[in-house]
Amino acid sequence: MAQLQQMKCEACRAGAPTVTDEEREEYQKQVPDWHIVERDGIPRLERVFTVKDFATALALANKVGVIAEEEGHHPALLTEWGKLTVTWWTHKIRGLHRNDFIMAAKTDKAYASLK
Ligand SMILES: C[C@H](O)[C@H](O)[C@H]1CNC2=NC(N)=NC(=O)C2=N1
Repeated sequence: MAQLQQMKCEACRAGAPTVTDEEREEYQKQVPDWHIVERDGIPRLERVFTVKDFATALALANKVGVIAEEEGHHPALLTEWGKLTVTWWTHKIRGLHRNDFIMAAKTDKAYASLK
């Protein structure tokens, strides 16, 4: 299995297939700190990052924002004192696509690069 962190998101189109259970299981091995939550009937990949204060949470949010713009794939971000909650899903297909797992892996890399 190729490393999700190195992959690029593909342009997502309406009607693209959501990940199968087998694919999800395979991808989740590479992003074990993320869990799947369902809200408004849409499954989402989510992780709460603990950081030392609000400024650091904001710095991480901005790092994730840069990657999102580079990849053309965007998260929901909740920035709080000492915490950043990142949630990935694909709006166009109201579900999970490989892109979401790629971005989760890239988010982990951004967190690891925080000073
Ligand atoms: C036009 C623009 O590229 C699309 O709307 C992109 C923007 N970012 C996106 N981000 C996510 N998470 N899902 C999408 O379907 C999506 N679509």
